[in-house]
Amino acid sequence: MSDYTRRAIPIAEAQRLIAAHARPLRTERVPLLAAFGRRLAEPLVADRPVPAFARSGMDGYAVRAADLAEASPARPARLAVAQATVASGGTAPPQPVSPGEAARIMTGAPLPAGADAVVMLESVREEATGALRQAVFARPVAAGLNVTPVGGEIAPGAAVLAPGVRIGPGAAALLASFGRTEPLTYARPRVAIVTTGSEVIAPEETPGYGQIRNSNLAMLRGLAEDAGAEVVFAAHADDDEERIARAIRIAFEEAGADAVLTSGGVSVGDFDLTGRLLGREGRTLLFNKISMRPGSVTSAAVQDGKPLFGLSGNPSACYVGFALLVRPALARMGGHPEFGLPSYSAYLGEDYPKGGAFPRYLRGRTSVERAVVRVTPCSGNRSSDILSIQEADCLIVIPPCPRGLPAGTLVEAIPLASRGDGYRGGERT
Ligand SMILES: Nc1nc2c(c(=O)[nH]1)N[C@H]1C(S)=C(S)[C@@H](COP(=O)(O)OP(=O)(O)OC[C@H]3O[C@@H](n4cnc5c(N)ncnc54)[C@H](O)[C@@H]3O)O[C@H]1N2
Ligand code: MOO
Repeated sequence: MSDYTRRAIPIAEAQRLIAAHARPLRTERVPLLAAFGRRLAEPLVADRPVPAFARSGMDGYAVRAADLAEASPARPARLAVAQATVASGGTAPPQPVSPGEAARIMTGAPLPAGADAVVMLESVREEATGALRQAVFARPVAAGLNVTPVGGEIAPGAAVLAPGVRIGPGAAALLASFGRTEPLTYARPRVAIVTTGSEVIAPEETPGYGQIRNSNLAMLRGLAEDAGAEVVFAAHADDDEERIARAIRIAFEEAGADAVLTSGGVSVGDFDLTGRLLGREGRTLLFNKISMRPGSVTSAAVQDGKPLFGLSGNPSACYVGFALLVRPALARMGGHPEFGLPSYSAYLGEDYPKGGAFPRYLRGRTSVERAVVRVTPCSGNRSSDILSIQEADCLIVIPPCPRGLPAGTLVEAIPLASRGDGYRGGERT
């Protein structure tokens, strides 16, 4: 097959081919505080109720609601404050509250036996006559007021977290609550990045004529880390077949990468050497063209069951290739239960006049106004643009169509995990 007659396959087929080689990797126990961003490899089942004791939600008085049934501002109920304040963290259960008694109690403390409600401090007046302390209540309260019963949030035996869940703040708090300080997690995929191109120089250098700074390396590193991967090797190779081949060899063999990403050199130009290397050295080429824009030149191969992604050198084409193929692959390798891309439907915010035979994935921004969700293409949507990578929060899918789509068309949008926060300062383009 000559380079000029590549067979473009639909993105769904490319995703299927990649998914077959993206399986969750090894598992390992790691300290909880080092587990952020990893995925859980075991279920978390509640071995105790939460809360484990009936818990006060307020600073106030623990009472028996029945004692306040007749209370009114004109005839308030008076209860004897019989015991020391019930604070959280006690070592033994507090004394029971008998009929006619109230106990001062603090937020988070265990409710004494007999009590069934907590009245907040601000609605109670306390009177002292000699050694006698009395709490004065002007209103009845419902049993259960300001009390979380045993297991009121989580019952024992409840399935709290399923394997595959990403350990973010919520999962970390739950694991800590159940004492799982060394959870079993999936290893982060080890990713190597090889950028290519003789015109590409390091960011710290000053470009001479025709040179550009390497932005893809920084971008891909951010994308890989956002996808839960660990970048174990990064290199740049000039347009020299042997140098590129060597960098890929080092990536797999010495750095032990589970996946290798290259950027550049996958089109049909005289110096597009990466593409030719993909299917060599014992690797199997999976595809070298996808019917989509941008990123049509995105290619992939496998070596010993490990994926090698040939991403475009054009920054936005590189970004889109990553979002549609690499991100779901890395997530799956890191323990995500499936290979998939979430999407939502939204109305196109403005006319998009460009048609084409391939579906387009436009960097776009989402807005919600009066419950209507709109997505609007960023203005710089060329494959070579970078600004829109910072601005976009989604990829808008424009299906193949002869003349583009009018504003108001219902379209699909793919949320970007690694999105800018919509702010880059200065004028929005
Ligand atoms: N005759 C044809 N020409 C082109 C075709 C085609 O089908 N026939 N496809 C076009 C499309 S679509 C794209 S996209 C580009 C893809 O080119 P490559 O992926 O091979 O990338 P390069 O040629 O190496 O570079 C493209 C562009 O990106 C800049 N670049 C490269 N690496 C970096 C980097 N690390 N950081 C920032 N920028 C980078 C490079 O300087 C070029 O400007 O091909 C079209 N041509
Ligand atoms: O891969 Mo190119 O980005 O289709 O423009």
